[in-house]
Amino acid sequence: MSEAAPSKKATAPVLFGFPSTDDLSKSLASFVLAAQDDALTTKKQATFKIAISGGSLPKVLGKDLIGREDVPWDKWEVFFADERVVPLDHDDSNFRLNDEHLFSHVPIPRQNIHVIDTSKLDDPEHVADEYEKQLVAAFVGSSSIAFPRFDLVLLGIGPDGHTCSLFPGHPLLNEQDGWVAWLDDSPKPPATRITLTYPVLNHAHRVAFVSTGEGKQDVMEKVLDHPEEGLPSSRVKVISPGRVYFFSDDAALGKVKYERTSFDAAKL
Ligand SMILES: O=C(O)[C@H](O)[C@@H](O)[C@H](O)[C@H](O)COP(=O)(O)O
Repeated sequence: MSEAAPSKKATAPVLFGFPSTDDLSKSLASFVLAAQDDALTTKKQATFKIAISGGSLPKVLGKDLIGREDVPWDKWEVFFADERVVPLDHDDSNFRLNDEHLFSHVPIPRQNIHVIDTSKLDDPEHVADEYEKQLVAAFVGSSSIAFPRFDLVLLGIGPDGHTCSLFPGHPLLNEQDGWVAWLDDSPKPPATRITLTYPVLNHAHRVAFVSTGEGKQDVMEKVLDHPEEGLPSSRVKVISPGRVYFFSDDAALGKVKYERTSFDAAKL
């Protein structure tokens, strides 16, 4: 795949605020489908490539996407922005969580959902390497690329400001070369995980953070109003013309001064 060289500049994040999680879910579904249309109709790609995290996100995401019959689900190609190194049917699995809230309700072909190789779960480096190979197979065409460009990456924000499995003060925050990294000292259990790296997040066409609830007020204020503090979520700086978006409810934005943009699906 030959890629236009993106400029190194990042554009300011766009903040969408909603009175309730239900309102957020509706607009998030429109946003995801606009990204899908951009990939399939405008860019005429064979698949819409999306990466999804765990946490509270899958439930909010699935709510208004399930039941949509106008979606070409067979053209979705799904990756995990981060995954816990556990069996796929384990309670901690992000695949299992997303399966419960979305995949089991829509006809995405199973082979288009890129799960981790569970044959050597005691070897997270192997799991990360094998996952990176899946990305290479999906993104690398006739010419080499430095980093894959997801059409959309959907992320959550932890109360400590982590995103994906990129935690405050962790050496993985400095990873510049790899596409998929592993860690066995995650402060949020379970300890052993794989994660996309910053260069991969920053090469995406769009990254959207979804963060809801009063418990996120302090971290949202830090991430949006004080990016200079350098929390992991603030360090996602998508290279222009890509962009970072925040989808939050009023409860999470109680202390935030950052300017909101009103959501208009027609202008995405
Ligand atoms: O697998 C994980 O642990 C997640 O991918 C993680 O990065 C999550 O998105 C945040 O911890 C926010 O989680 P909540 O939305 O549940 O607060």
